[in-house]
Amino acid sequence: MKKIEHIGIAVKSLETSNPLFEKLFGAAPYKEEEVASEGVKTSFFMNGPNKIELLEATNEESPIAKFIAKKGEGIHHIAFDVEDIIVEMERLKGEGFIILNDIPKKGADNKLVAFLHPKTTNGVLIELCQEIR
Ligand SMILES: CC[C@H](C(=O)O)C(=O)SCCNC(=O)CCNC(=O)[C@H](O)C(C)(C)COP(=O)(O)OP(=O)(O)OC[C@H]1O[C@@H](n2cnc3c(N)ncnc32)[C@H](O)[C@@H]1OP(=O)(O)O
Ligand SMILES: [Co+2]
Repeated sequence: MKKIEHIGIAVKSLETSNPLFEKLFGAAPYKEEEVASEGVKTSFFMNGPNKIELLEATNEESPIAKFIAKKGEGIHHIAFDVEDIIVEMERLKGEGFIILNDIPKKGADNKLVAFLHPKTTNGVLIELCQEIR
């Protein structure tokens, strides 16, 4: 894991939050995408080299809906860029981290993704992202 790929922020409504982050970054989202398998729709912003992902739940079962119900809006996860997600998953499993999905899954923004359980990462949900080449 070499660099932060994005920071995920849980929001109740992209319609409300997009304009706020547009003001903050002085730029509109460069992409909006729904990931039905995760029960989310997302907006992506670039702020210099930093990518911010806003996530709104698309159903009540969504991890984002449960997160907001429990903790309110705010930082949801940190995603790291990995060269080879399979190798990294194996390495982290060997180190005792709990990987939430056995095989990488299709994420947003043309990535394969996997998540580490926050109870094994000091309470921070970590996402691994590999560019789909
Ligand atoms: C893939 C599209 C996009 C991308 O970048 O490509 C995304 O990032 S999608 C993001 C949404 N998808 C996910 O988050 C998938 C991984 N998350 C999960 O599998 C669950 O959310 C899980 C397992 C982290 C928690 O689910 P659970 O059903 O167990 O919910 P609980 O409320 O019971 O939580 C258990 C325990 O974990 C704490 N928790 C939950 N979410 C987070 C979080 N984001 N950060 C830190 N801690 C979290 C929660 O507070 C509970 O702790 P406890 O001490 O028991 O209260
Ligand atoms: Co993410």
